[in-house]
Amino acid sequence: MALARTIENEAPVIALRNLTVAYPRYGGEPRTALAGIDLAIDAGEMVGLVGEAGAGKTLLARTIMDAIPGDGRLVCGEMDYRGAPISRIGRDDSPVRPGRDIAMIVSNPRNELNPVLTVGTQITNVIRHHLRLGKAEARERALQMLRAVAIPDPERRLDAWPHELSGGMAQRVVIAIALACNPGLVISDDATSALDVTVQRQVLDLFKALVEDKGVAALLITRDIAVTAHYCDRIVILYDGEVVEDAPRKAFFDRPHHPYSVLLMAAFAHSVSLRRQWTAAPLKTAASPACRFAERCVRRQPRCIAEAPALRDVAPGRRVRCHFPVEAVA
Ligand SMILES: Nc1ncnc2c1ncn2[C@@H]1O[C@H](COP(=O)(O)OP(=O)(O)OP(=O)(O)O)[C@@H](O)[C@H]1O
Repeated sequence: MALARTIENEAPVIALRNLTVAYPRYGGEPRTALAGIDLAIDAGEMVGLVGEAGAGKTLLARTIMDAIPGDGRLVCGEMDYRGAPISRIGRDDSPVRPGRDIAMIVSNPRNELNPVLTVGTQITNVIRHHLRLGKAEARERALQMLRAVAIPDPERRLDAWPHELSGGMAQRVVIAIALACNPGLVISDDATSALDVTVQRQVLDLFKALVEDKGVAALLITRDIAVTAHYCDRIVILYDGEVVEDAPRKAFFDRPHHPYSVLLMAAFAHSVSLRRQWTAAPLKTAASPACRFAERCVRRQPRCIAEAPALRDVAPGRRVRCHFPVEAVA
């Protein structure tokens, strides 16, 4: 459990505190797209970040990488890498480099690979740039990485071109590049969603094994809660830019506490009746409710309209942002 382990011994690989990002709005107040995100991930821990489209998953990943898209602005927040505060990663004075210490894998591997460079050149370029190795050493390391991601005939693949690879193979190469410099944190942003189910499973199995083997902290971003049920140690649910629940996997799937988590589980279980039971009638009020989920919440009460709930501890290693968390789902 991330928080408990952190207190007992070493610092988490990454710790975010109160990370808040806003976008300007024409003629109005800026829109807070990420609101006070607190999140810590330990070495060897895989955290699943789940939320619907527009919840802020990619924005969170890009904020960690110091690459906020568009005219978004980091309003406040702090970030520690292995216990040391870092203002922004990737700046000249920062000891933390994107691509070396924090790597990201995205869903379209072919877009990540340069079509006019061989696989070997692309991996060795990254290794030589970040680890300052010589040509022969870098090539040897590239070969090791292709072996690690279980690419058949790795010597030959070093000289292959990206267009010669299948989607699954290309994703393995991208994972090899991401892990080549021993990063502390790897973020997978919906990285396997474009692959067919069997290949997706193989790539996720491999990713999980590498995370455990190398003791890397991993953030697995997905809209598919089923994926996190198989692969993640902890589940974090994001709704409209806020963490609404953060729980160890088993505790979460045994009993989700936030009403939105229950809705996600209903979708996961393909349960029409559960879904209907947890879908709210429209809220008849002109004012925006203080709780961001209140409009869709079947459990809302006047307090939810008046007072924003804080993310609070409800059990060791378990937090929920709700005035009236769910005790048990019928
Ligand atoms: N370039 C941008 N310009 C303006 N607003 C943006 C921009 N990028 C993100 N946002 C804001 O951040 C919110 C979250 O977007 P984000 O892409 O992180 O969602 P997501 O959870 O990753 O969704 P998806 O699963 O569809 O990728 C958006 O609803 C939008 O308000």
